[in-house]
Amino acid sequence: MKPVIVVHGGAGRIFKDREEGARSGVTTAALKGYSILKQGGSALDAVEEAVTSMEDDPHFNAGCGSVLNEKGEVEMDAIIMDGKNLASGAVSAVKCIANPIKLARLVMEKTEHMLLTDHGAKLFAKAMGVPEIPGEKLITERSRERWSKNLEPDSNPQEFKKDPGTVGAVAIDNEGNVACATSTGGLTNKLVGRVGDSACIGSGGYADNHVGATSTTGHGESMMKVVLARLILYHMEQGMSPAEAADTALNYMKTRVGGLGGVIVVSNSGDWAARFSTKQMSWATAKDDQLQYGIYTGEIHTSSVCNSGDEEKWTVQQDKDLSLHGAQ
Ligand SMILES: COC(=O)C[C@H](N)C(=O)O
Repeated sequence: MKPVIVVHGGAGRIFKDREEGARSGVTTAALKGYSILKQGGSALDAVEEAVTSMEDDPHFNAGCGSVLNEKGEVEMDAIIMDGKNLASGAVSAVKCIANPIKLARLVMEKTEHMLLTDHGAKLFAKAMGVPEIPGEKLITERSRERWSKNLEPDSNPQEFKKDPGTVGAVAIDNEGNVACATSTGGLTNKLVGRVGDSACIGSGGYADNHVGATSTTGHGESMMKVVLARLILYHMEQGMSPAEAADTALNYMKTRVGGLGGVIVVSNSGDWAARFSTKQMSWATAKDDQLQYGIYTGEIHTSSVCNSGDEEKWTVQQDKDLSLHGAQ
């Protein structure tokens, strides 16, 4: 099986000042994951690496750069899932750690449980030797400014036009295993203790080798109502392509509960899709030694990528830019 990775950096409105950062953040993350896959690494390692890269990037609402809750604090949700055996791990409302996706993976691999929250997640992180960092380290000037301006929570599904920037990744490795990972700071000015879709199996992500994998982004409460990630895989089980399944599920969420969002999908045969009902979603994919990425509907840039020889790192081959715009 040829390896494929697809990543997203959040659906919604991407403000001009974040466009460039979002583009380079998703392409960097996709290439980091792709390097792992090309070296024979697992889909699980690839999605964890891609999401970690975006958690560390202050342009996204995950890890450093997370939005703030009503009290001005960062509380993060994350999930990871292995399509081989349907194992998954998640954390919700976690504070003061750099990479919630790594803690989610530890929940999956080191406990009998699937989701740890708040205080319990903190105790578990400590037991696992995950370093606690000052909450301030996760807060950017931008998130502080948005919090102070925006006293109403971003909670109206119809008004889901803000600039949220949740991150996610899906991949298939050369053994045909699929995986997904999603991580977020949630919604600006959310209530303390609010848990969104990104920690919930079937809503924020799902992976099953029998079908494929998906990671979602958008208005969390709407996505939980329709169990968006699993709904997409259900449509694929019924014979739809990843793009048809994604569009059908997003359209259902819009008409049934008025919610907007975006999704990335990879099927167990390596077909992929990045679709959204919001105005924008930053996404990138690497497959067949080509990198594709975009932000607006119908925008696709294509570049070839090559192995730079430096620790098997995959980078864009500047002299072979195959850039194009076209319908997705
Ligand atoms: C783009 O924004 C998001 O994806 C937010 C996330 N789904 C949540 O509701 O927590």
